[in-house]
Amino acid sequence: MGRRVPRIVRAAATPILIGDPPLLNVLGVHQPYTPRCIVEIETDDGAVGVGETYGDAEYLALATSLADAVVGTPVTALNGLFDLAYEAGGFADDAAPEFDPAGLRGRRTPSKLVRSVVSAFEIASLDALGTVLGLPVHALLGGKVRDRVDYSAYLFYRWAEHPVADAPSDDWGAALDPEGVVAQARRFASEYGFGSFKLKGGVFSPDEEIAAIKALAKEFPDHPLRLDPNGGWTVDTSVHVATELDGTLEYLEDPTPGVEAMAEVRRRTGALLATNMIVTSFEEIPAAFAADAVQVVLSDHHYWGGLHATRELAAHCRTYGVALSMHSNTHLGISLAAMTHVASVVPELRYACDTHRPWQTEDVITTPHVFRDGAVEVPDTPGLGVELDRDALAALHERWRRLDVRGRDDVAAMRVKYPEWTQPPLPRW
Ligand SMILES: O=C([O-])C(=O)C[C@H](O)[C@@H](O)C(=O)[O-]
Ligand SMILES: [Mg+2]
Repeated sequence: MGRRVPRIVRAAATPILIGDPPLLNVLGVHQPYTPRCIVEIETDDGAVGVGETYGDAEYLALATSLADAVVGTPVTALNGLFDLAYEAGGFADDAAPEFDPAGLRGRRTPSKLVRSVVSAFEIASLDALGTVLGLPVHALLGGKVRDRVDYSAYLFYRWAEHPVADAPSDDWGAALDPEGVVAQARRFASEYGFGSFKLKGGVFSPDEEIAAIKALAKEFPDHPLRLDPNGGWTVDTSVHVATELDGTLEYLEDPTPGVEAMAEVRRRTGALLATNMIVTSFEEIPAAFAADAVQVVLSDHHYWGGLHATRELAAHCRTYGVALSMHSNTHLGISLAAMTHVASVVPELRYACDTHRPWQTEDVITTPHVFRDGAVEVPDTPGLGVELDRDALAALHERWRRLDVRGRDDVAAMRVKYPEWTQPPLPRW
């Protein structure tokens, strides 16, 4: 007789608001608080698993419905989660895609919403299953091929403070020019040991951002550098930047919006182009790869649909000779644990992964991860290797109840300081 498969007896999707610094990007600035959704499932043998995903209203609504729908299903029924989510959400995958400005995640489609929500349930299930079996999540994915996962420092132009009272604050200070960016990089290198840097661009004129990258290259000649203006530049501007920074960048991320424009930049410069905006779902792969519009895909297990789906993405990339790196958005330790497990099992993920985590001062796990030499150790303890901090979860949920922030809106946050600010067109420069 085989082992009995545990069934899910309880599932919950809890919205929280986490403090976020005033980080600038092409659309505007991060709000003081950003929503995340924490998923918990419990099995009939008492195992508990946790997952984390975007917490904007439409994600939360689907997560809440899916939490009801998974009760009674086997904790191993991961392949069935997608159909269950479509059913629970009551929609079909036929809506016309549009650009999703929230989080700069490329196109918004029902299937991407489903995948983003399913990812948290898949991870919570793997966490619970790992606990039941006494195995780490990476073992359930076929086993780690590395013991540590390298992360890249995520540099942002930023203000010292949010322009509102009672907002969360930190001691990083402003970074609004090359000196500020280099000072930020120095602190990331000394406190976390990061060995590579990505600068979020699209904030100032391209020449100012070129100057910032050159200043970084001068100060850190051995650190790979990346620049990401989130599609903020025209093809000609992208060609100018790529030419100026030829030999300086590890890769150039989403310089310009759309497959054709990216392909033209590639043709005209030969620059290595990465994306988390034009290839964000399986449907977008054929056209982008055929046009040679992208040479590095930034995986993001949230919107690709979880850890198994990330491995499927890796197989596509391997087949077409496209490299893999990893995207991040404002997140906490549950997501970082999931990122670390999946990055440990994908042999071709050789670039340091992005993470926003050092910018967050709060978490919902009892022992937040430590970055040593820019890396996180892959845990061998059962499940994800994290423990939910229920008091912290309750406090951040209480904040969600108290404050009326139900989505990420960098444009609205910018308008607080600059009332005339409107959503910038992409490309902007
Ligand atoms: O690589 C990216 O495009 C991102 O990390 C998207 C994020 O939304 C980033 O722009 C941010 O946090 O402002
Ligand atoms: Mg990007």
